[in-house]
Amino acid sequence: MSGIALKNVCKMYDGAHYAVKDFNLEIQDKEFVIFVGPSGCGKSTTLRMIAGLEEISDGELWIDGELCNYYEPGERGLSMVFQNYALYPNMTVYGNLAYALKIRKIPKKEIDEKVHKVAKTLEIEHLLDRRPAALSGGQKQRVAIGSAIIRKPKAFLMDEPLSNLDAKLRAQMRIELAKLHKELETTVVYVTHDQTEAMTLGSRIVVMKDGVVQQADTPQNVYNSPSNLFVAGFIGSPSMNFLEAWVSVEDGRTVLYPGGSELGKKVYLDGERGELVRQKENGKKVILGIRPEDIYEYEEAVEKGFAQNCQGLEETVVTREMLGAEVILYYESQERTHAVRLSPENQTQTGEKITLYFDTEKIHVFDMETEENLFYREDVQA
Ligand SMILES: Nc1ncnc2c1ncn2[C@@H]1O[C@H](COP(=O)(O)OP(=O)(O)OP(=O)(O)O)[C@@H](O)[C@H]1O
Repeated sequence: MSGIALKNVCKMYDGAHYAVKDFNLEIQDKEFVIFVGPSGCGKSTTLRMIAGLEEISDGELWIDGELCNYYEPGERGLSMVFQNYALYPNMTVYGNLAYALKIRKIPKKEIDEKVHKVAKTLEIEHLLDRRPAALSGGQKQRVAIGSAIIRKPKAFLMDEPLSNLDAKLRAQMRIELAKLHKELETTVVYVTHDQTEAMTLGSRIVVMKDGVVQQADTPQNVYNSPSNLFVAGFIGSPSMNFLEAWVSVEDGRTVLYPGGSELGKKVYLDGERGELVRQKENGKKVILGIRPEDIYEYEEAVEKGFAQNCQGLEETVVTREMLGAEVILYYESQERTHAVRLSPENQTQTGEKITLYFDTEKIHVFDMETEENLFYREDVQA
């Protein structure tokens, strides 16, 4: 059992500036938890507080049921993998892998068996005699991961371990890390600013902004039911489209007018969602959010049965991105760039007009002041 719990953990620098504020999280045994957020949001600081490399200003850190705030890093039973690999340059790969075991005075034969086993798992057996300088970035990273694995820690802490690799290798290592996590069945706490990495690797992701946790949930729930405007915009690529819209009620139905009623474009919200928006926002301006894959052309909107809930918005395509399996069209609206993800058969070219329909069941509505998602429910299971 290797659970880690953070209770109201804070980090303050210079007695005034909170780098992390009231961080609460219970990490279960064998979970793969990812801290994600923009630069400076406090993810590394939180990880370093867990590792014991940074003092905790306030709050409690529990590892395996023990209060660990004042434990030295070495007493916490955790292994950290850094972005810059942190290998000993004068030792061979074998020496790097064996180092932690040598210090523990483990018999040579046992060390040898363990080094070979880890090297085999990571497919670096043929590199055991080389020094780090003679390795590629990906190989160095494998050695760094290997030297963490060999210690059999209670949990791995990883700070942007793939960020020095090129895109292709990063994608490959991502798959391998996921496999490794399954094989080793250990808890992993992982920091990244890359939302794709977070979505594909994490069993749970913790989205942070300005030192504060915005949402902690499965990748799917964070994607389908973001708690607020920040999370909605941060997770997803291309990101969710946002439009200011006015709320009114007509003939008993809740209507959103993107860009104001003078444009005359209506989007109807029915059922519970319509009721909620009407209760909280009638007569007010809100932010309407819609993901690029939830926007369609007329025929498909008819086929899917929501064409009558939404009037088509005529837009001019400013960029066309053909990605093979899909085509992304970009258009400008309300001084922002918006994206729509369509099938690759779509032939609309840059400069041409296209009329778009929103899947009204997939619309998110955010309060203008609090930026909270009106439809967010913590218990939603996608
Ligand atoms: N030693 C320090 N003294 C003062 N402020 C610090 C110190 N270390 C970090 N900070 C501040 O704390 C905040 C959080 O930093 P942190 O490194 O945790 O962010 P991060 O989310 O990991 O960012 P990045 O992705 O850029 O590494 C930032 O505003 C940073 O400037």
